[in-house]
Amino acid sequence: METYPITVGGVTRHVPLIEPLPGRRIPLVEFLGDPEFTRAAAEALRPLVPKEAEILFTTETSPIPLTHVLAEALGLPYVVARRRRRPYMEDPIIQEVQTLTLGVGEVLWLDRRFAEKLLNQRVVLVSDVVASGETMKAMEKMVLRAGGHVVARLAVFRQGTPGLAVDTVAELPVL
Ligand SMILES: Nc1ncnc2[nH]cnc12
Repeated sequence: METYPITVGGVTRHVPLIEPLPGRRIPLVEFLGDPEFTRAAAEALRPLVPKEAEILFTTETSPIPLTHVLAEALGLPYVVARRRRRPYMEDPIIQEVQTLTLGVGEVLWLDRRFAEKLLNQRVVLVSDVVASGETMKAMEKMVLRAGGHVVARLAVFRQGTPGLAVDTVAELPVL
């Protein structure tokens, strides 16, 4: 398997190069199962979190440990939008994502009891990779629908030119 070196906060990983769409190869970022890499990324993002932030908002799956470590360091709560409907969800916020970066159309789901935590809160969006920015846009719509205010959009890696302003700490190539 071909790999590519990615570095954040002085920690390097040689990750698989995947080809989600023909002719477009990208390094696959993965925080799951890698506390050292996750901590380095969270520490790099931490200075970008505005002082007034009250809660973090992320999506399944790889950004979850990242957001958890960041939230713990900041002493803030966080909520996670799911990528599948769960049978126990009541009155969820359901948001379509236009992204095709990973070759799949997607829908984000947020159970109402978690959406309520965003009401009237200053919310920071957290992601692992921002490429088209469509996932971030969908996350922002969910926060607005939940009655929250987005005060920052953060991702560890930027890949290409996202369609909205996102603060990042490292670059990923499209090969
Ligand atoms: N390169 C990447 N690695 C992991 N998740 C992604 N989502 C979008 N681009 C990605």
